[in-house]
Amino acid sequence: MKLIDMAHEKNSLWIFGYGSLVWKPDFAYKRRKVGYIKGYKRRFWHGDDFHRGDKEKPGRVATLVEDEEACTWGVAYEVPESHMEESLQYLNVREVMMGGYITEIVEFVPKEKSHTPLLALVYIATSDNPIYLGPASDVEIAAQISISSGKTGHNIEYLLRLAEFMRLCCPEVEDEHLFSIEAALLKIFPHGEITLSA
Ligand SMILES: N[C@@H](CCC(=O)N[C@@H](CS)C(=O)NCC(=O)O)C(=O)O
Repeated sequence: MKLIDMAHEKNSLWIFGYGSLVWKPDFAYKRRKVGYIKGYKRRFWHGDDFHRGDKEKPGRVATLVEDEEACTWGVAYEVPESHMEESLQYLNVREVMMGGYITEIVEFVPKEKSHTPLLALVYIATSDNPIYLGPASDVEIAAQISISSGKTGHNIEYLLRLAEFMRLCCPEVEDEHLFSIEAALLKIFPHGEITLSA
């Protein structure tokens, strides 16, 4: 049975976010859970020529890369039946049409041990995507982020908001890829010129 059919049966759909969706879902949901998915690592290997970059200077945003040993922390949002169509339409424009992501179904494991794992929809950009950028060093990724901005803001904000989420909601998790890019970015602005507004 397709996830969407299951969602209609259960009157709700879960959507897992691991990039901008953890701090800017911008769709209706009735509750959220912090947790993780297994078998994927988060990497700043996807290009973005709309939200956080443009055609001349594409930004770098998060995607997931399969890795049996890894897990990625983020937020699962429960969308009620009444808002399912509207939320999926919104995400289709934001993630698929403008962002180049495709959808997959994953098992989400809530951080709360008493909560049971659940199936969720996730948006992933794969390497066959035209604006996929692939691996680069932390310094190269930070340098690209430092000079990119797009329709919804600067690429620096995208990275710092995600790092802020991980520190606030998953303090026990060491995301070396994310924090090493952040450290490289902060070295570009050694006098604290970049800070997140409240
Ligand atoms: N699909 C990932 C990444 C989502 C993401 O960052 N998508 C970009 C599109 S390239 C976006 O929506 N950006 C909005 C923004 O940066 O404000 C997630 O679940 O968070």
